Amino acid sequence: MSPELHEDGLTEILASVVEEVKLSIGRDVNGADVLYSLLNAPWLQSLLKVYERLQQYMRTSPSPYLAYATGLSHQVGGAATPSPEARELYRLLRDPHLQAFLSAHDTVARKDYEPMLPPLPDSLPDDEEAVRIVCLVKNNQPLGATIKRDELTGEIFVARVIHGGLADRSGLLYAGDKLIEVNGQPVEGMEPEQVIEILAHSHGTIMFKLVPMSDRPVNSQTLLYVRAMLDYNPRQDPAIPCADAGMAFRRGDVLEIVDQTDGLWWQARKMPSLSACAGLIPSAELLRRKQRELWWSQPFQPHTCTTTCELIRVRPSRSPIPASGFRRSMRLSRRKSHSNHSQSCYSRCPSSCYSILANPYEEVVRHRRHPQDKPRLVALMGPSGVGVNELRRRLIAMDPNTFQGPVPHTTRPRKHHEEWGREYHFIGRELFENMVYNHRFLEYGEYRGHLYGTSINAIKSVLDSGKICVVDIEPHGIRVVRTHELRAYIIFVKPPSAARMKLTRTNARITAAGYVNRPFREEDFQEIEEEGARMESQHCHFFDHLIVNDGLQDSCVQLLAAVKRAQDEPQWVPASWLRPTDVS
Ligand SMILES: Nc1ncnc2c1ncn2[C@@H]1O[C@H](COP(=O)(O)OP(=O)(O)OP(=O)(O)O)[C@@H](O)[C@H]1O
Repeated sequence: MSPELHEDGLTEILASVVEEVKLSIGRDVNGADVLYSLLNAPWLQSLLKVYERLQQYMRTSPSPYLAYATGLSHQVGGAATPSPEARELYRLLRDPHLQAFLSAHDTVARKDYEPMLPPLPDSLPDDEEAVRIVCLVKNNQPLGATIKRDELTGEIFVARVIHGGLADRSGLLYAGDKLIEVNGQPVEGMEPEQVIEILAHSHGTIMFKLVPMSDRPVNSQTLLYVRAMLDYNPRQDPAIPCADAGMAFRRGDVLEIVDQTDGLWWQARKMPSLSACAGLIPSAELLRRKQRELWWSQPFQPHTCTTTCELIRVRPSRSPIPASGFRRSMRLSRRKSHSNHSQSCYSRCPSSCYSILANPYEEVVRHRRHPQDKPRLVALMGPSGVGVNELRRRLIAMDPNTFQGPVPHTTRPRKHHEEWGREYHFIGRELFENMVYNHRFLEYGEYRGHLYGTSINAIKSVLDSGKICVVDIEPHGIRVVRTHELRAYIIFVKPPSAARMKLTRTNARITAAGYVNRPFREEDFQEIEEEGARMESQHCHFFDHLIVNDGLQDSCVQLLAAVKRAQDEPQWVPASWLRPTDVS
């Protein structure tokens, strides 16, 4: 940027850029929120104002009129018989503002900018610790630092400085600094709570006398983004060093980890974040430790500060429901199909809680699919009866050149009008079972003595053809589709309230494999609502998008928009998907 170009109005240009970036946040443009908070930072605004003033100054290149203007004011006062005008002038010149102004003029004229320091006393011992006085002006914000006590010496230290908080932005307080006094009160020997009490009751300026730590660590942290796999509430965590500095988060939240210096307590911000100040969260290692403690303290007791999922009740199946079967659409009934993963490893609470605590944060990156990349798989999930299949069917019917479902495999004999690979891939039972054994099915089931299944290869071949493959999945299918290979965009189809369903599902029917074909009953709506809430509470951290299937038309519009966004706009995806060595 050349100085001549923006010497005037740089702040105005910045203001219009900030406005533009703000609009980009609304459009969910990658990095817009980070840029917005940077451009909006008061320090940057102030720096630009200083820059503008300097530019103006350089243009006019003023030179001081006098080297010592203050002396002139003294001369006026020294006149022997001052006239009334001289007296008035003297009174004006003695005004503190004018005195300060003249003094500033003289400082500039003499280019005497260095502060005057008192000489060091001769009798200073060699091992004297350098003491620093730090004054911070406290506004409504917390100080943004925690303290700790050395139990052996009773000395009080700054334990950590919260990223982006008041202390951090001052650049004057560091983790490891030893506090000697706070507002004139010696703190050595005090309990940390007593020091916090002094700080809490301080208003305006807080003065710290401290011994700076000798070796300040160089902050070379790289930012890390993670998706939380559990809920966390610092208010319910007795282990947190300072609950006020803690940050609550929910499963599925994307967190920016700004500081991992402490192996147990990280500092993080929630994305998209406009707030500059970070909060404390337990590190992955700390959560794993909690998991080990839980493991040893069987029976399983959910920890109150971190919650993963509720215990699952085995739902009594709707009657009459076939042992396995197919809808008229010839897809596997979601009520009775199997998955290629053992159900117990994913949906029985203790084991899945443990596995979540073993990997409490999933590393994610913001990624936009390259137009030449294969499309992302779209996986719809929702409680049975909510309308997942209806939405999927309508989406494909809307644009069959863009959307397609995978062709299922079956062991039943081909009918005369059927073509291999069009209605089904017709294969022998042995091969089918071999594919089951090798986990090649997203789901499979048996109907009237024949096996049917949706294979991963069938999904891949739709994606390879450049079409967007649309499937519906059960919770146990999440693991199968959330891979480097399929990169599924998971949409949760949430039921509206039972009362709304009763109004909107007057013509809807429950159908399954010819066994069931009847209108919905009151208890069905209740069951769908409950099942939806249960699914959401257990798996929400894997949902990329959520649609409440109230009005069918509106849901279709939302679905189309979400699918388009999934393909064209940047999304948070697991970092492992983009690592070339990681093949899942
Ligand atoms: N928003 C809606 N408004 C009215 N009717 C709907 C709506 N969504 C779906 N339906 C109807 O509800 C019935 C059940 O839908 P669908 O078969 O898609 O359920 P599903 O979620 O796939 O359940 P399952 O897997 O058990 O078959 C169908 O008759 C469908 O037309």
